[in-house]
Amino acid sequence: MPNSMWHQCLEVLRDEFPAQQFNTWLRPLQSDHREGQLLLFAPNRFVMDWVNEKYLRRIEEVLKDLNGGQAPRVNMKVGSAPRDSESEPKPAVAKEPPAPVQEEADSSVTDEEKGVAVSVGNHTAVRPKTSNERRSVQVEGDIKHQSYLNEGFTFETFVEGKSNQLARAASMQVAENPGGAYNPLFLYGGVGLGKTHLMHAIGNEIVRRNPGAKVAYLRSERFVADMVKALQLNAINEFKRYYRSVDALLIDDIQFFARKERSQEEFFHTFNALLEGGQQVIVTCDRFPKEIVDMEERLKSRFGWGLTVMVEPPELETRVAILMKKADQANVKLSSEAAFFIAQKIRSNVRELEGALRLVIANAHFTGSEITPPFIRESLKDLLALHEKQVSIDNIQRTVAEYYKIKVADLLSKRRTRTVTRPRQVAMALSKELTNHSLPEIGDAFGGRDHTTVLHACKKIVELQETDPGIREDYQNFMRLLTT
Ligand SMILES: Nc1ncnc2c1ncn2[C@@H]1O[C@H](COP(=O)(O)OP(=O)(O)OP(=O)(O)O)[C@@H](O)[C@H]1O
Repeated sequence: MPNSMWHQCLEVLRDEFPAQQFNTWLRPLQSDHREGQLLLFAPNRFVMDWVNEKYLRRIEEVLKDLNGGQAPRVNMKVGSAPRDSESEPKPAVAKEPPAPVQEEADSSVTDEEKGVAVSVGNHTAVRPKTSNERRSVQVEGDIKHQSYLNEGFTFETFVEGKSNQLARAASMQVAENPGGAYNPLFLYGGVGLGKTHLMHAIGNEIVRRNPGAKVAYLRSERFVADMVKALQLNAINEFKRYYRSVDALLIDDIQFFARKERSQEEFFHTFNALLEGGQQVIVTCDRFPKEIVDMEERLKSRFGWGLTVMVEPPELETRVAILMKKADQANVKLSSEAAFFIAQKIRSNVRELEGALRLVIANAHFTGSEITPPFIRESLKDLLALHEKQVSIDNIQRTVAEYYKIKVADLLSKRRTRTVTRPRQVAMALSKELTNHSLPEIGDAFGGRDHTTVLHACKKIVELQETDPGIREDYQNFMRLLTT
């Protein structure tokens, strides 16, 4: 059984499982086939245990089918496939053998500079500082100033739902065991879905468990700005030393590193030094590592060394739970009817949901009114009007997925089961009817499909509306949901 069979097996599994599951658990596996045995390599123990428990039986069945009915021997191991394995094409989140980066990373730090002792948490100096030390304090002081965690973003204030369960579980594991098996932790997903919240929750939990821990949180633009400043001040070694001295480095919205070659280079070395030192790295991004444009391949590949988890848009029940929690935190009584009403109207992301709630609460305080659905409708009039005018493909996908109780990722995936293809066609037809996007743009937004597929979907849905009352009703419901 050649290794290529593993890639055929992956293709089958890709169609069977939602993209999030496939990307998180199956895609990172590497294969090596020797002496009638297929060895699968997982990047870490978490992935290995999970695959063993949830997917191995299915993997064996698919391989048996592909192998003419003969059951192969499959074993799993943590690590990477040997260099000489025929494992082609390379998986998206392959684990490369560690490069000798430590030496390279530290080569520019001279002995004299290594000897400069500046504690970030405690700036007391007992003798006049040298110019080097003054620079250190300035650079590190600036960095520390930017690194505070938001104390309100904790696990307690984070509402768990189907859409974020895995991300929350992985974050909790990392908080309990920083620098352990899931390093780096890469959280990705659309805007305003709670990635930053989870990242701070990990940082806060690390500090709660170990008050002496040094946790640095910053947005990636800040890392770039600090680095530029350090270069201008001729203090790049202090910059390096600071970032390599933390117990956990939390970098938010890594996609802004795109095209910043020098920052990517610097971050790459920092990243390696931290991983080798057993310090935790957590990164958030708006997309899967492989899909980040203008980012060095070696950096993208390294992001996949630990654990990559997606945060999905919350479904209706979670949106209601979030609203109830936020109202509770603001000491405001919100009926479940009112929460439900807002959650049905605002589907885009949690940030918008929070904004809408704030507006309703402020209006209620101001007018002394009770928060009822008619009052909410009036309070959110402008916001809802704006939403109604801006029907986006994104919005259509969320609405359709929610309606048919499938995931947005399913609509974008290659799965061809009936439960997914029909909703996908409906969503494509609605995108054509309600937005100004072209057929190729719509195809792109549905997992990179060809424009002819979109055209076919539009025709099919027109046809079905004539012959299938169920589809006609669904379609009318969508038109109402999306435009009123
Ligand atoms: N599950 C949740 N429970 C409670 N609050 C949440 C949840 N998800 C998101 N939020 C809240 O929504 C707001 C936006 O979340 P956050 O800033 O973490 O999003 P993000 O995914 O990092 O977005 P961006 O990519 O734009 O940075 C925050 O105020 C956060 O507290």
